[in-house]
Amino acid sequence: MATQKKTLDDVKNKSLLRHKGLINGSWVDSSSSKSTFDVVDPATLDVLATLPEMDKHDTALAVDAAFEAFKTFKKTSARSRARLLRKWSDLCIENADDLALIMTLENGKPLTEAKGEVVYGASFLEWFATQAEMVHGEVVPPANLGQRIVTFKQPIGVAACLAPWNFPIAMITRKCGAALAAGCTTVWKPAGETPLSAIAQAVLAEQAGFPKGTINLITTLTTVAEVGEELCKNPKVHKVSFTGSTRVGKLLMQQCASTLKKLSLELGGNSPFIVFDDAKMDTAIQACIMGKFRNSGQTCVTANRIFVQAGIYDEFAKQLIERIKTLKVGAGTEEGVFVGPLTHERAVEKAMNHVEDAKKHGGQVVYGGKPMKGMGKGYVCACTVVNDEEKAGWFADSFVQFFEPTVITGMKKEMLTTREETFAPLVGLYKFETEEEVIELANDCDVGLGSFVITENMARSWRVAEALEVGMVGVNLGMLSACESPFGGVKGSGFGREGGTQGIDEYLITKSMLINVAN
Ligand SMILES: NC(=O)c1ccc[n+]([C@@H]2O[C@H](COP(=O)([O-])OP(=O)(O)OC[C@H]3O[C@@H](n4cnc5c(N)ncnc54)[C@H](O)[C@@H]3O)[C@@H](O)[C@H]2O)c1
Ligand SMILES: O=CCCC(=O)O
Repeated sequence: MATQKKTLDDVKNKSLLRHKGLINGSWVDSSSSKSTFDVVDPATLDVLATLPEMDKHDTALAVDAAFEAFKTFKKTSARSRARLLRKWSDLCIENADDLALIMTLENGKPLTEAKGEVVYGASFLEWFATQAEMVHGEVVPPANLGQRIVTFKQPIGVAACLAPWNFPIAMITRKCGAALAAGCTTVWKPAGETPLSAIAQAVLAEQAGFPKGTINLITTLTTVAEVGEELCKNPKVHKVSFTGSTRVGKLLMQQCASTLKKLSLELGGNSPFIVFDDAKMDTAIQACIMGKFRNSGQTCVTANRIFVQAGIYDEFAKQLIERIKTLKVGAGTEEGVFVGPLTHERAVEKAMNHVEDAKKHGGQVVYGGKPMKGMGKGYVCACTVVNDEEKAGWFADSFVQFFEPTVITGMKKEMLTTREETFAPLVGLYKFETEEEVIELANDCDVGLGSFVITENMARSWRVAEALEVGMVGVNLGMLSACESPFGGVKGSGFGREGGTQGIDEYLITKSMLINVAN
């Protein structure tokens, strides 16, 4: 399969391509280390850029800058911050093609999808521009008539925003848009795999007029543990917001304990996708394709356990496979591609482990099941994670970061995929008989982020939505993304909500004032 090669040279607005960190309004290398790291295109393994590996000293400087900037930024009017956010949003839309290309090159997702994320990311800026002016306190009726009680809200302080590699723009704007709307100043820590999209966002935010020090950005890949620890332990930071794995979320929470920071954690999911016998088949298939294959299965709300009621199980499997056969797999820059590469080579190994484990427990791989044969011919195989002979067999003649869209039937409770998200384009089909049974199966899980219910029975959709132990339920659709809808989870998926009217509250404190009116 030929790859239509695009590079960062195709980005028209070259000002978006700063290969440095941002501290106090200056684009800088590390002040204490000469180390660098490469940002790599997962479709070709080409090096896209080399960035400074910043460390805890740089992080402390970024925090100092944000801390100083907070002293004046917190006094700005909500309307002036709203204007800055709107300007930033407009610049994102003006630069949408360039931003999408940068994202596709570093993350792998298809260009059309990347453009969709640019628009989705910009929507958070517009949304929080509106929300900035809606922040208000209340007048509380006092029990003691000699007093009057009012509350008002204030920005919490410096916010550290740690964003993942799967949504390199939207997770930045969802966090930082809310923080800046509230009047907080920010230190951004994008994932080391996809820092270029965040850097481009910081450039546009500067152009929109955000004052120096309000936005600082640390570039890090292998120093991420010390950078994360500094952000969590530095007493000048008052809020940490993280999207990523549950493993890292738990670590950050421990590190934040010493300074008792306010925390938002949007962590791993294991979304149940439940198709009832009464579902419209077209709706179910379309929702499953979006819920599973968006970003090659690498979204925190990816449909991970596909429960199908017995009456339509076989027909659903048949039609789903027919549809999956039409999905083009390839480099995200190639015309018509729907499924891009996985962002990490370690993601392929995880997917392969899930396939092997399902087979061992009696699952039938009815479509796909391996890294793509013949993909990326001419490119060096990146298969360094594979070090035993059996596994090496999986990757023979393959380009490891592309995984075949895969369907496995006969999924069972004891399989690995039941307990942890695969984060790859793998559909595992579980058969169920009754509503009660599927609710129990869906809730038998230590995380609870997204979920999907496909049914034409409105009463059932309410019953099931109320019974599921999750933060979000999609009914007859396969996506949960809307800036005006609160996003977040329960159980091991973390806490706090992003977007919605709740999103800005995560960056505010409520202060109460009690006034003596008796004399
Ligand atoms: N909720 C999400 O959107 C999301 C995003 C990425 C990964 N995941 C889940 O995690 C699994 C593994 O992905 P991974 O290999 O990237 O996960 P990981 O646990 O290695 O890293 C996750 C994120 O945390 C950051 N990180 C790592 N160590 C850190 C530290 N000590 N301090 C601060 N930040 C740190 C990384 O930069 C990355 O962005 C995936 O398969 C998926 O299940 C979820
Ligand atoms: O993966 C996390 C975010 C996904 C989304 O906002 O749709």
